[in-house]
Amino acid sequence: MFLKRIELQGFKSFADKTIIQFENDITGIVGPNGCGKSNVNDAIRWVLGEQSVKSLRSGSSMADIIFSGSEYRKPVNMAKVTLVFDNSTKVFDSPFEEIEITRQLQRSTNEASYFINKTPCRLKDITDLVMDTGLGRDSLSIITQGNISSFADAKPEDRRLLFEEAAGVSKYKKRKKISLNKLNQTKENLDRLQDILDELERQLTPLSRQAKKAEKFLKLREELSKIEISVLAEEIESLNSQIEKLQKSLFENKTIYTSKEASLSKQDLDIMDLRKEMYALDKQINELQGEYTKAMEESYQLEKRKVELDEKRKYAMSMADNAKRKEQLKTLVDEARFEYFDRKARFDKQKAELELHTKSMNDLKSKTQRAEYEFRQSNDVYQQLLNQKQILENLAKQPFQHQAGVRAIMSARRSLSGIEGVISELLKAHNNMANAINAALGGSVYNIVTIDERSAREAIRFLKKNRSGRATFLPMTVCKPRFASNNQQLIASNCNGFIDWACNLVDCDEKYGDLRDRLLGNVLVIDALENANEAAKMLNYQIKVVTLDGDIVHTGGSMTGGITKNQTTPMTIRSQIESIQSQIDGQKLKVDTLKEEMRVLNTRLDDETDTCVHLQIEQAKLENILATKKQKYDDYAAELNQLGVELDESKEFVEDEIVVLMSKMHARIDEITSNMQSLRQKRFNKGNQVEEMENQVRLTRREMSSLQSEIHQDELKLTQQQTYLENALMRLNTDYQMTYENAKSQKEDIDIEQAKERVLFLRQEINKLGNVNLDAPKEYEEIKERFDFMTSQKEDLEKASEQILAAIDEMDQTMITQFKDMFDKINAELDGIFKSMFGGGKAKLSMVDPDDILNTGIDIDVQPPGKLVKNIQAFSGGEKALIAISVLFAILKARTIPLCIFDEVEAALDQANVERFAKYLSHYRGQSQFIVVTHRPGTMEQCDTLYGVTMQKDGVSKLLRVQLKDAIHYTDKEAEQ
Ligand SMILES: Nc1ncnc2c1ncn2[C@@H]1O[C@H](COP(=O)(O)OP(=O)(O)OP(=O)(O)O)[C@@H](O)[C@H]1O
Repeated sequence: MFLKRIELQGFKSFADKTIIQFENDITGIVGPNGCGKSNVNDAIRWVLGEQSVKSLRSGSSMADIIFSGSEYRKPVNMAKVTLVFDNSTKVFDSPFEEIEITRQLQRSTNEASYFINKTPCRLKDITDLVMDTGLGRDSLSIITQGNISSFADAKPEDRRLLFEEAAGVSKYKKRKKISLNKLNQTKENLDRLQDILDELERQLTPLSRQAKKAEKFLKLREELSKIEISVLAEEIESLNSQIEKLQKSLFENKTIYTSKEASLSKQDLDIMDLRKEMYALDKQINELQGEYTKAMEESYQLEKRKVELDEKRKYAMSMADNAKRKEQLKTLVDEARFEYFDRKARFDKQKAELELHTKSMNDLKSKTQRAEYEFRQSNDVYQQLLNQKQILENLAKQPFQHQAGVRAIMSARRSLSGIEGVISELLKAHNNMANAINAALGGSVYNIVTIDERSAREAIRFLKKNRSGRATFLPMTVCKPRFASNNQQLIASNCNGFIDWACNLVDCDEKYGDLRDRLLGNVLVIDALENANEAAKMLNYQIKVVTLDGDIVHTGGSMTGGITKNQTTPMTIRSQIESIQSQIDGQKLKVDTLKEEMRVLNTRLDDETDTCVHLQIEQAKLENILATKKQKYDDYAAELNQLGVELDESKEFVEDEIVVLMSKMHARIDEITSNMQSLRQKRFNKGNQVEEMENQVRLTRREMSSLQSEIHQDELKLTQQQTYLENALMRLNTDYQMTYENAKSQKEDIDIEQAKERVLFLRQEINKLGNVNLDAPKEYEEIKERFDFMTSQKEDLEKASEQILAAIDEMDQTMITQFKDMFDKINAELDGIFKSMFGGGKAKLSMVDPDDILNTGIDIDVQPPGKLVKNIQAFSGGEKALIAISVLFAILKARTIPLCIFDEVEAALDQANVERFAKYLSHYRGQSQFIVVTHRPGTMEQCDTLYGVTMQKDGVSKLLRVQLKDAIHYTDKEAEQ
């Protein structure tokens, strides 16, 4: 027998191990309803691979096929069914003579196990083994009452499945399905590959450009590094020597400055000493003045006494005789002459003195006038500067006159949080840099800095709410520094008129450093517009360049400048105020100096004028006295002449006491005057000396100031050079990982100027390249490799797809041929079998669409004897079952099926038809093995062996071999029930 044995344990109602042996062609399984007959059929289907719980008439999960227990029996944990086949006829494609297939399921783990000949295997191995043997879950070998009753009513397309099974095309169908799946998968893979290829191609084009750029960059950089090491070494050497020179010059200048400072304080001390001396002289002059007044008083008294004496003498002479008169007259003439010449000598002397002082006074007058003129001029300038400052200060009091929004925020800053201030106030431009910085900042000059975005939002809400205009806010949290690249910095520092990067030309609180560098880190300051254009060009117009005047060369090359360039912003105003203040300070010094000069000159002029006036008065007095003395002398001489006495002018002395006293007094006055004069001269000289020294002090101060600015310049230069040096050393370190000593030892003997030019050129070229992706060549290679690999894979897939298509074609052809052959064979058998079953009539199968054999549905045209009805739907249930059974028998004729299990297929037939059916079964003896589940005695009669299935109250099916009469008894009993 093909199926030799079934072993069941724990499967559905077969709780205990049950073995069913098959020894004959037709084995009947009988028993009352619900005893578990169909469970045998289910068990066979289960082992052959059934996966549908519904088809197995079980619960919701596969575990429901395990014996679930009854009132009297506990459930079991495992179901196991084994089918043992005889494979001597090689129904199965296996070298074994006997095939044992086992399926087992554990309740606890819901784990299924499969075995072929006790060897664990996969479910697929079992389905593959039984495929196209006629067995299998959807096969012809297991036919139920349901199959039979639904056959006639089935759609032609669903009916087709039975014929396919008979034709043995399932394996091709399955293979075709697999091939189609493969084809779909291949197509999907191809689509995916194509997507990837498209994506890779999209990446390849720019990457190839980037790779070329990177290669160019690397070439340039290699050349650059070769030259630049030498250039840097040279530069560092030169910077070191310049720094040394600057340090030396600074040291010398500072020494000179210190010595000048010392000499200045000495000069100040000397001036102080001279002033003290002048004061002492003034004191002495005053004392002499007192003495002079006293002497003059005494002289006046003497003159008075002399006049009285002379009157007395005149009277005595008029009373005396001629001889006496002559004698006395002679004495008087001598005295008068003495006095006259004495006064004349004094007068002449005084006159000369007066002339000298008048000249000096005139000199001083013109000096004073000149000083006054200079003072007025300087004072005018000073006042103008003060006025200008006043105007600027008024402007500074209204810094945001035209920026309503900024004004509103700054007025309300106390009630708002996180407002730091306006850029123009937070950044302070260095001296003379305000215009450049103002231009560099552009519109940002009025930006309001906030600590974060939230504060900016709050401020904007405030502006909206109060309708107070607009303002731009710069939250500090979003400000990231922005600097020019190393290349750009190097190129810029070599440009004519390079001042610095704008960020280095402002002061600010360190916390605004990022803000400053964000706004000014990549703006270049160049002295004038022409150089700015040149610099912008060298930097490939990638950098904004501004000039000291505030002209701008924007990135891209557009230019801004003209009469509105001196935009008055708080920054420029503040810088102008500072610049004016320094001018004011300088001018004030000048004005004060000129004022002091003027004061000194005026004092001296006053002194000199006093002296002149005094001398003039003295002259006038003396002139009168001289005239009187001359008159007196002439009168006495004439009188003496009348007396006939010759005038003797040789006598140079007189004996009169008063005259002598007077002469002495005059000599004393002269001496005092001369002393005074000499003291005045001394004082005058000291004054000149002070003036000279003050000039000298001014000169020294000027020298010191220029020295100071020279020192300042040198210090700036030194800082600059030191920065350059640091930069050069850093570049050596970061770009070439070298110390100066290394670089020096590697320095090549090249023309440094040419090398510098080359470095600059290379830097410019590198700069022109912009952002370079150094990984691009590698990335390009990788992606190219992937692209090529994918392309070859695509070609392979395309080939595979073609091969699958060819295989599908071949399978289709085979299926068409096999299906058609089988269809024809079945059709050929059907009519005869139909006639046997119905006792006449005719039946024929037809294809719904003969042009599409692969998919066509199958129709049945039948005509039972004596009936005209052709529509199969119109037949009775029994007729429909008999038609189906006829087709089934036709199939069994056309194709040998080693095992057929009929589960109550004849249930709907009447007694006569059951007998016809049962008898017809015998036609297949020796050809197929039948297991027939039945209630019908007619069928039982044809069975070689009968098994009875019983179920006691413990709900467990039991199996025993029964005799026909017992079996019929069963059915009788059942019929009675
Ligand atoms: N997992 C299970 N555990 C215990 N008993 C089960 C289980 N599954 C099904 N049964 C029992 O199997 C019986 C049904 O068996 P089956 O359908 O084979 O009967 P039958 O003999 O073919 O009946 P009929 O003649 O009416 O077609 C029922 O009594 C059912 O309770």
